[in-house]
Amino acid sequence: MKLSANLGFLWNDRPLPDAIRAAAAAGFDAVECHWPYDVPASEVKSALDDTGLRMLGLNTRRGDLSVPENGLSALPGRETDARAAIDEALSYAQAIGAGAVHVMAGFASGADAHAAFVANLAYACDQAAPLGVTILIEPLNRHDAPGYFLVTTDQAVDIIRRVDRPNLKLMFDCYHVGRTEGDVTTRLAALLGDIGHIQFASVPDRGTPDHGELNYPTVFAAIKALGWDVPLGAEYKPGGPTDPTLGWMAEAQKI
Ligand SMILES: O=C(O)[C@@H](O)C(=O)CO
Ligand SMILES: [Mg+2]
Repeated sequence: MKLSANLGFLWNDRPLPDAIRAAAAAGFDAVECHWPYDVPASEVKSALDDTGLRMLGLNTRRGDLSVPENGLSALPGRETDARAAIDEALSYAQAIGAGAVHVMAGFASGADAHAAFVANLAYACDQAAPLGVTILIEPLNRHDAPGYFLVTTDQAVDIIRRVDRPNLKLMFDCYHVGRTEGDVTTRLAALLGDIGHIQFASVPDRGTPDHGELNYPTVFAAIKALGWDVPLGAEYKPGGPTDPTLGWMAEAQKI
């Protein structure tokens, strides 16, 4: 399998351009990140150009972390802020050639939140389409993000149907699905047409993929058998320096 280093967690002890270079040196095929906004896009672009890696995706800003907020797009009454965050993410994505923006929903519930999320996602998709950018939504597990609006893949697919835009896709994070829903390989196969990106980490501790409840060599082989060839996002917490945690890569790359 091809692999993408999620620099929100891997090498997050160094500036993003240095993390991109570290990912290239370690043999990753691509990178992805969470919130790159403190780093000028030109510096990220230089590192991507130097290494030949593509930034697959980035997230919209979460909002006010002191509240805390975890995204704005499902917050009724916050449409102006949500759309500013979407515009900012799309502009940054365009500047660095990133292919996707994960629009974060936020802590919310109920019909008004659903309506706000659908409307803001339609806006995001319509702004992103001329740029060739995919919009992603990602269910987060209720243990790590209690109160987050988007929890299950069924909920995500329902929203994707309602928004009804070809560039809206599901970010299938095997870690979150493993913690909330289980049945990971069956769900991957069933949802394949709606999936825009796949991420992984051990369940339940979000560490390296060579331990835990999910057998990742089996999961990766199942993903390969589905014909998926986009780099898979390694989004695990290394718990210290990243390089010593990469022992799982060689086997994954052989699949
Ligand atoms: O799984 C995650 O936490 C990330 O993919 C993300 O984008 C939200 O923080
Ligand atoms: Mg994820």
